[in-house]
Amino acid sequence: MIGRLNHVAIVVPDLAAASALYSTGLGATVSAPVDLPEHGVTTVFVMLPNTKIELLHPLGENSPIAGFLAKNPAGGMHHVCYEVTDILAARDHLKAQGARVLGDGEPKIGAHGLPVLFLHPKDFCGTLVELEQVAA
Ligand SMILES: CC[C@@H](C(=O)O)C(=O)SCCNC(=O)CCNC(=O)[C@H](O)C(C)(C)COP(=O)(O)OP(=O)(O)OC[C@H]1O[C@@H](n2cnc3c(N)ncnc32)[C@H](O)[C@@H]1OP(=O)(O)O
Ligand SMILES: [Co+2]
Repeated sequence: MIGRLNHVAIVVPDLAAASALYSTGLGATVSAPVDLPEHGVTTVFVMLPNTKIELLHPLGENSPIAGFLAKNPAGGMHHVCYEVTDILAARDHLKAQGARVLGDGEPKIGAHGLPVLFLHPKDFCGTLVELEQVAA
């Protein structure tokens, strides 16, 4: 069911410093920051040959990553995102097996303009999982 690894997300306390670390330090191509108020985050994407790194910083008062940053003030790895070609079929399959889909269970439009869903970390080996629907 899951396809390629779309991105690995890292929550960071300072987006500018993290961007510089990846661009100047590691020599990667790094996007400009983009605010996504519907998700409560600001994102920067680091482009790698085989996947992406999503640098995340909380945005607004009810950010879903605020608690994570409070527990991990230096930042840390937050989620992995796998591609699926039918997100509703994937959701229903996972729910039928007892996995908890976060939020209201309906996909939101994610950072790439495509539908995304999140699965509870306690149901996936302690790792928060994002699914992103891509073209078949
Ligand atoms: C940019 C858009 C989009 C994209 O297109 O890429 C994004 O990536 S948006 C990214 C931000 N959005 C989300 O993360 C949405 C889904 N997340 C959530 O709903 C919450 O973050 C959460 C997963 C329910 C956690 O909520 P929180 O309030 O921080 O913690 P809890 O106390 O409820 O946590 C329960 C339990 O789970 C552990 N935990 C929390 N976060 C993680 C994590 N990222 N990885 C692994 N484990 C995590 C937490 O430590 C608690 O464990 P115990 O202490 O053992 O109970
Ligand atoms: Co993500």
